[in-house]
Amino acid sequence: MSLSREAIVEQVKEIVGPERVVTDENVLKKNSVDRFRKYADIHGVFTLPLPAAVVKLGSTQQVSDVLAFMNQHKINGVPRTGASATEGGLETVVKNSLVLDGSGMNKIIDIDIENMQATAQCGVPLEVLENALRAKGYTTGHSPQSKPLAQMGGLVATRSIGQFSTLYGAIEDMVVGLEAVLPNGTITRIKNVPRRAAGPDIRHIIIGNEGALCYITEVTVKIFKFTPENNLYYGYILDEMKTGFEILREVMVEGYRPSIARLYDAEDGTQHFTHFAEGKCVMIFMAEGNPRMARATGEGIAEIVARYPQCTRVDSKLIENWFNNLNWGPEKVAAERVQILKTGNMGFTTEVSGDWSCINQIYERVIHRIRTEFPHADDITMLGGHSSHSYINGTNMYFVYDYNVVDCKPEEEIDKYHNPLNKIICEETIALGGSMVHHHGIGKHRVHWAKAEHGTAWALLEGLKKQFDPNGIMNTGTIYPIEK
Ligand SMILES: Cc1cc2nc3c(=O)[nH]c(=O)nc-3n(C[C@H](O)[C@H](O)[C@H](O)COP(=O)(O)OP(=O)(O)OC[C@H]3O[C@@H](n4cnc5c(N)ncnc54)[C@H](O)[C@@H]3O)c2cc1C
Repeated sequence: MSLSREAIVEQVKEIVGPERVVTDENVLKKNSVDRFRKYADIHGVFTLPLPAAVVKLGSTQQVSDVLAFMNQHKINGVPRTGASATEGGLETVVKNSLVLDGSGMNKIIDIDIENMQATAQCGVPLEVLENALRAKGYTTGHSPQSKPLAQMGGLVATRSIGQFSTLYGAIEDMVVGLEAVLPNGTITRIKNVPRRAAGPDIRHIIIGNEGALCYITEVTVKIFKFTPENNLYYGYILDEMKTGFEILREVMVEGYRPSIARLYDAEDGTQHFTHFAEGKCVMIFMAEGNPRMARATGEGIAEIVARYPQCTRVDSKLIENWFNNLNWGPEKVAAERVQILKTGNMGFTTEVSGDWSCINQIYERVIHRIRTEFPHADDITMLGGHSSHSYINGTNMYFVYDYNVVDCKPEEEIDKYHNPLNKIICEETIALGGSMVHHHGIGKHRVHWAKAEHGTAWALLEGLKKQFDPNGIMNTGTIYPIEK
């Protein structure tokens, strides 16, 4: 028989100590959602089952003890660190869930300069690790816009990517080794080695699991030299996304590795670069690192763009200034809440990827379908997007949309606006051969297309869930759809 809510709380208090178990209703409400439901949250409306408690975890052993207890009694758990999730991964959709908060596990364990790697517990905010490294002249190379909010466990769990990815790679290229706890309480450690061929790369079972397979407790990432004095900035305006995609492709195919390579369409470009975009698309690059390589990268890019007379260069200073104000900390989140309450105007994003032969079509078809098919298109105040992470074989597209919330209750907003917009983007991207999710994770709202996304490879993902979480206690409804 399943345990009552009261019994769950009492028993978890015995395991970790009462001071680590929070049952305050306001805290539970906040812990039942993430930024996917930010509109309802801002209006104080919480419609999902509230968790039984938030458990403030203090050590790997506590994670193990709590998970073993939950597994024995089939209690659902939602892992959480920085709480900057945007896709519903933190939503507590199962009654009497426990939120497993690892933000208190926040020690930097080691900065190992000789082997160019740093080890941190899951609750270390990326910005804290980054600042500790910069003080010694090094960097993680990882710089998502949420750097001040996101923590190491969540960053690995979501397969996050930073703004300098074209040079340093995404989190999966940075993780050397990990420690994690399996749902039955087993502590597992993947050792730190530069490379090995000892079977499949088991790091990838953990990286990107979104709390649906295991709990990440410790992470070792690569580090790099930090040389901001060598940064070179390039900015251009141009008429068409198609030309921009061609240039991005050429830069990648020629082997250049700028840290930033971005292409904004006219709508998105105008909102970011009002002072010079002139209603056109905007393309920006940053070259960094060793001065010789930075210079060669910058010169190579400038030479490629010069082959396209439709591109006009803008002052580099404009790009540098914009870039230095890009990250989101708690103050921007708070300002956004005030703004949404005041205006009723919401902003959301959906990020996808595709190879070079389909990405422009994905972009055009999505925009066209939203404009012509979405029944509330008149409420949209901005619709556009940008490519911000390029690879030799393709790039991503980050759709951005703002809308006025009209004639609906706060809890109806996602079904009236966000979900139908997501649907068009996911359907169209998958139909054209791309991936419906480039870096935010599947969460609980893109889960409807998870099987279509993976096709016959779904059997592999399904096998992992059966093997590691046979009782289905880990973040139910995330990555894996709830079977009716
Ligand atoms: C303003 C803003 C900008 C953003 N910019 C970027 C960006 O540039 N690039 C990018 O990739 N993302 C970005 N994001 C999304 C978000 O910051 C990332 O997904 C980030 O990796 C989440 O980290 P977190 O610590 O906040 O995790 P959380 O929000 O706490 O959790 C995220 C997911 O991971 C799971 N999880 C958390 N901790 C663990 C753990 N220890 N073990 C197992 N599972 C766990 C959770 O269950 C959840 O499913 C942005 C978000 C915001 C709000």
